[in-house]
Amino acid sequence: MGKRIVIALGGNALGKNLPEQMEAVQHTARAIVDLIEQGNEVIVVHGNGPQVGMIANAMTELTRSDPQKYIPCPLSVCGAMSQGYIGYDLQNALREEMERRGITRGVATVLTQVEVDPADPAFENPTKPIGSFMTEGEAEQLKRDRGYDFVEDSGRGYRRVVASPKPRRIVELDTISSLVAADHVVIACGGGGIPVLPTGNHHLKGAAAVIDKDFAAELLAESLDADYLVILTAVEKVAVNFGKPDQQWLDELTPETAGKYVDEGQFAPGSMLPKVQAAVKFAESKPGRSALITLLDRAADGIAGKTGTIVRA
Ligand SMILES: Nc1ncnc2c1ncn2[C@@H]1O[C@H](COP(=O)(O)OP(=O)(O)O)[C@@H](O)[C@H]1O
Ligand SMILES: NC(=O)OP(=O)(O)O
Repeated sequence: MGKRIVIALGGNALGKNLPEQMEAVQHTARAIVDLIEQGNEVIVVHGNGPQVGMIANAMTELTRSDPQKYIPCPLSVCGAMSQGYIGYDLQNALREEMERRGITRGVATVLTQVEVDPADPAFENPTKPIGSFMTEGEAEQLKRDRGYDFVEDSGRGYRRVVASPKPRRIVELDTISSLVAADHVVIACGGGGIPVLPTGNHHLKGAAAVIDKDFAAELLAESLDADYLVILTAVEKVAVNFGKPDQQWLDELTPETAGKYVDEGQFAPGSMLPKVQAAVKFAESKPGRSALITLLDRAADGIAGKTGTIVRA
């Protein structure tokens, strides 16, 4: 029987520029439509780390080129722009792939806002890597020039880090729910959602942050009563001692073993840690729910229990 699956798609799997993204989404669409063809209901949440960093950088360069003419663009608006252009490519790739296979389903991107807590301690401690990977020297230069914070990202280079508060409420949840109930393929909470703060008078104020899409996908999966949370990234399995000679790939994780590894610092903050934490939260949220962390190409095999790291209580 088909399952309701929320897929969290890594921003790093979407390519580093527009042509790369165009190609990547075609590949992504084939893997997602395979799951739809097998009778599953699929809701897609995508990342935006590289993309929102690129947009923020471009907007900052514009302002620096002529501060009288171009006023600074808030990070929340950069997030909204990233949802728009990634959704545009993904939506088209999914529509084309479904049409090719004779599947008559609507596909829609919902521009999604996600409420965060203004008192979230994450605002004081930036952990979310965005933008491109740099050398240590380039990062130091930008830190001096612009005051950005940087972190070394899982052995891949240095990246700017921004605040990443936890998602509390998906503002457009009813709209997403209605589209899913009407059998449409929905792309929502892109980039973790546009972070917004309640103001108490109906207005939602954009926050200078990037929400982790794994946590947003988890919240969406719980809210839509999904069976499965599938986190697709650049590794086939979660590892302990990642990148070390005694690295060991894990087929399965329980909340208890995951907790032990988290305490040992096995999972990098801003990359593997949120995935494991989101997977555990979903697996613990209701009996029968499980989460999978694997490579995009292995999604169908992972759901069939053949690969990936499965997280279940
Ligand atoms: N313990 C670990 N096991 C597997 N991968 C890890 C681990 N710790 C860090 N990583 C890194 O985390 C990356 C996934 O995070 P990231 O690239 O930020 O995700 P996303 O796909 O959401 O963009 C992997 O490609 C790997 O380089
Ligand atoms: N917003 C977000 O989590 O993006 P990545 O998946 O690119 O890290």
